[in-house]
Amino acid sequence: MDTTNPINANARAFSADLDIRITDSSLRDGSHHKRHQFTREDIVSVVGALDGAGVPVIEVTHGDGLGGGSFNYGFGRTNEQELIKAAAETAKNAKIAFLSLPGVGIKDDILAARDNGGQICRIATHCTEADVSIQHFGYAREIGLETVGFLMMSHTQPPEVLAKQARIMADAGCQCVYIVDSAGALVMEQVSDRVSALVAELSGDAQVGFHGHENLDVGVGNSIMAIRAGAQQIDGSTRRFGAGAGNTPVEALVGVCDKLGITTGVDFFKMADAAEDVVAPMMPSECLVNRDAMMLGYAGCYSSFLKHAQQHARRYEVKTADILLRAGERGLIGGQEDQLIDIALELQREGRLESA
Ligand SMILES: C[C@H](O)CC(=O)C(=O)O
Ligand SMILES: [Mn+2]
Repeated sequence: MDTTNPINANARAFSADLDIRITDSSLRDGSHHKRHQFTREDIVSVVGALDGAGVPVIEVTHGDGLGGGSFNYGFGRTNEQELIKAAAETAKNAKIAFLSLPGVGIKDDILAARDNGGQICRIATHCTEADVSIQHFGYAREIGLETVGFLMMSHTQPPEVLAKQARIMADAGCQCVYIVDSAGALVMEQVSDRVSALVAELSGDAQVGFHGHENLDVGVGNSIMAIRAGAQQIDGSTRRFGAGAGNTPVEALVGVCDKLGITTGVDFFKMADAAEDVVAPMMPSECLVNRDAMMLGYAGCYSSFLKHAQQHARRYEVKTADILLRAGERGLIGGQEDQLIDIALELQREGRLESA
């Protein structure tokens, strides 16, 4: 990256030779799209391809993090610790990351993930609840893990509020705090303003990252805005394999970074092959910017609500888009999946039916 260019002025090098570090979340965020049905074989083939393309970090967990398999979120097909172990055994160079939500994943899950080869512990909280992550960061660092913090649903708060929350995470031992656009609701300067606020607040105490969703089709553009504002870690998913319309497509992001002179260490051509030949065939369907997914972004609704809303819409014969819009209006956040059923019943009572 040309740091003499004013547009990159805030950027700091991630390491001696790379400008940013990419984390591929296909095997964690993609779990939502696959209704948590990953097999060991899926993990081995995807990790093999991504590791071969030079992706430095690959995240593997139930979509809702360690311990996410439940009636509320949906049960996983394969024990997630087995998936983490398979990933760690397959990767030659990539580090394996795992996600944990305080109150869902517990200490023992984090320890087991480390013992199974996980090296990066990502702790996710709603963006006003960073205080619930303090013990988790302390514990993760104590047992030798690298740490990342997720401020989920970051579109709901202004930059200064997010910066204070990021400070709580950094002081607790978090080494990189992410602006997480869980709803794919942020566009352009809304991303860079938030990233800049965190960069200013953390000023070297921790890095800043960005996790985008494609619901409004601007994942790559938003990620570049984040990088130009100083983000050093960027998430994406191969072939967008993630919740809602999916995540920032890693293969396209790498291509755009190549053209902008932003070094990622990832091979664009190998990523294009991995996306086409390995990841696409194992996806239940392509992640599309369709009506339902756009509602998520437009209404600011949590992307992982999509599959739940589709299921309830079928059952109660109402429209998925109506459920998502109302969930966005109500400001529902992760963990409140059960309220989508209430909304579906409410729409049914109001006669707002699919057929109407
Ligand atoms: C648990 C969520 O799926 C985390 C995430 O990827 C997001 O909020 O976005
Ligand atoms: Mn996500």
